[in-house]
Amino acid sequence: MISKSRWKLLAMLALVLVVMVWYSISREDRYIELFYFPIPEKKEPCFQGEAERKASKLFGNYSRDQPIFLQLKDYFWVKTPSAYELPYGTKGSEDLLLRVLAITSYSIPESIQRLNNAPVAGYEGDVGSKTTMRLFYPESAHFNPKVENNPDTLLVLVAFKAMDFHWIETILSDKKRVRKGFWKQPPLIWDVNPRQIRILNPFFMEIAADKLLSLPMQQPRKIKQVQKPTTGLLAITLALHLCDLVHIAGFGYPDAHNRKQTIHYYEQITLKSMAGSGHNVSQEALAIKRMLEMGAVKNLTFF
Ligand SMILES: CC(=O)N[C@H]1[C@H]([C@H](O)[C@H](O)CO)O[C@](OP(=O)(O)OC[C@H]2O[C@@H](n3ccc(N)nc3=O)[C@H](O)[C@@H]2O)(C(=O)O)C[C@@H]1O
Ligand SMILES: CO[C@@H]1[C@H](O)[C@@H](O)[C@H](O[C@H]2[C@H](O)[C@@H](NC(C)=O)[C@H](OCc3ccccc3)O[C@@H]2CO)O[C@@H]1CO
Repeated sequence: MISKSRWKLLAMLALVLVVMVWYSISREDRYIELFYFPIPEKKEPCFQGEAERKASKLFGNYSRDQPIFLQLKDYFWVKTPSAYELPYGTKGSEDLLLRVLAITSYSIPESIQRLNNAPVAGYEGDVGSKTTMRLFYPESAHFNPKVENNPDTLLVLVAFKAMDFHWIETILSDKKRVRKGFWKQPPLIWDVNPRQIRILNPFFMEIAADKLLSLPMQQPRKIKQVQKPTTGLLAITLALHLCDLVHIAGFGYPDAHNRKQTIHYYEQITLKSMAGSGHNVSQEALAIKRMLEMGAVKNLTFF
């Protein structure tokens, strides 16, 4: 038999528990503190120009005056000759580009974050909750640009071929869509505000390929698959150019011999799916290791 006072105590405890649960659910941040181990926030000093100094060691003698996004004035008023074709330059794509720049913007945001169609919702603990910039190419564009982005997220087109400029032009000017010329069908209807669109300066692709991976800038036309940096390596290159402190998360591929391990946190595809992608995963891993060792970037996850 449980005595009356014990019942009272149990009832009190149950009440306290109910109030705690109610309070913590009503305040999501408290909920995290009460039911999970809070991750201690490490305050790191951010020295102005720190990443810049490290980047110049990595990139050698390179100009920081380059605009992040392509701008109309450089193609309209003056002709800006480029030594390379896409994805390392704009040679041969100037007319298409001019039309795209006439309908997009080029102002610069304060900071940068994620890329391609990687989801944010549900992974905020690892990837943060605000997407300042999302690097993408037509084939990686989410069919609904509102998903995984904020209303003010900049959607930064990384052009790999002239058709990529053509695609964005047809979308923004509602011209006749072209289906051919893509390795995967990009969206044909894309409900996006042209003010959100930017065109990345191919200079960053050139730096990533040339300085970080030592890839040839001009590859024979008949070659089946052109070697190129991943969007992630490109994003790191851009971040080193833009930011004082660069943290990376989610980089590092599974063991090349482990055919079953998935490569993304959000889907089940494995390394096999990357065959023919034109990326050199082990070369990129070495480049990132070098950046980590010299303290140019800091890793938030396992590499
Ligand atoms: C199957 C395939 O072609 N996958 C490519 C995908 C795919 O085209 C898009 O996701 C489509 O939406 O795109 C890429 O890359 P992806 O979008 O997978 O990844 C972005 C960056 O994260 C790095 N990464 C990814 C997974 C992992 N386990 N470790 C990593 O280090 C990648 O190296 C990359 O730097 C791309 O654009 O670069 C490169 C991938 O090769
Ligand atoms: C940063 O690169 C992006 C992605 O990570 C790559 O996987 C992808 O590679 C594709 C490559 O760009 C395509 N090449 C051309 C010239 O379009 C290649 O095309 C082969 C092909 C052709 C026709 C029909 C199907 C496939 O396909 C690669 C993917 O398998 O490039 C991305 C940037 O576009």
